[in-house]
Amino acid sequence: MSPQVILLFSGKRKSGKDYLTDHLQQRLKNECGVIKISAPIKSYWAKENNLNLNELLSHNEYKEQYRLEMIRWSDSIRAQDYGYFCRQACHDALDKPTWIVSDIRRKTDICWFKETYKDLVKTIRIVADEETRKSRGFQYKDGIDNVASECDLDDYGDWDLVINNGEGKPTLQKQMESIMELCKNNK
Ligand SMILES: Nc1ncnc2c1ncn2[C@@H]1O[C@H](COP(=O)(O)OP(=O)(O)OP(=O)(O)O)[C@@H](O)[C@H]1O
Repeated sequence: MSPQVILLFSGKRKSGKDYLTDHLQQRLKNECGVIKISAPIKSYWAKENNLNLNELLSHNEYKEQYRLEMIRWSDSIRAQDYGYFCRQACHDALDKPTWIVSDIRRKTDICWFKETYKDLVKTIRIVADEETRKSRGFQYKDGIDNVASECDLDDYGDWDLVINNGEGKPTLQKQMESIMELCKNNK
C-alpha cells in the first residue's frame, strides 16, 4: 500500500517534535509509521565510530555528545545529494496509510518529499518559546543552534499547520485534532 498522507514535522530543539509525534503515533496506532531522517545518519555514524545506535536514537544526553560531528558529516554528504538521507529513511518505507516524518530540518528535505510524493505531503511546524524549551533542557550551543540544521526552516513560510507547543499551548487533544483535520483532506 502506498501512503495516503505524509506528515513532515519540524521544530527547534526541545520544541516537542518527539513528544507530539509519539502521541500521534499512539493515537493512529497501526494506521501510521514513523520515519526519522536522522535514523540513517545515526546508523552510519554509529557503525563508523563503533557507537551504541540505540543510545544514539534515544532521547538522552548521549546523542548530544555527537550532534555537532553528525551535523558536519551529514552536511558534507547532503552537499553532493540533498535527497540522500530522505531516500534512505524512506527506503524500507512502511506499508501504512499515514507516514509521520518527525525531524524535517531543511528546505531541501521538504523539496525532496514534495518532488517525490507531491500532494501527499503536509508540512507542520511545532513552535515553542525559548523559556519553555529551556525548561525542557534546551541550552544554546554554538555550532548547533546557529547553523543550517537548526535554522534553515526558520524563515520557511509555507507551513500547512503551525502548532504552538509552548506557553499558552492548546491541550494535547486540540493539538492532535488539528493534525487529524489536516489529514482528513487527503483521505
Ligand atoms: N506538550 C508537552 N507537555 C509536556 N511535556 C512536553 C511537551 N512537549 C515536550 N515535552 C517534553 O519536553 C522534552 C523535549 O521534548 P522532545 O524530546 O519531544 O523535543 P524535540 O523537539 O524532539 O527535541 P530534540 O530536537 O532535542 O530531539 C521531553 O522531555 C518531552 O517529554
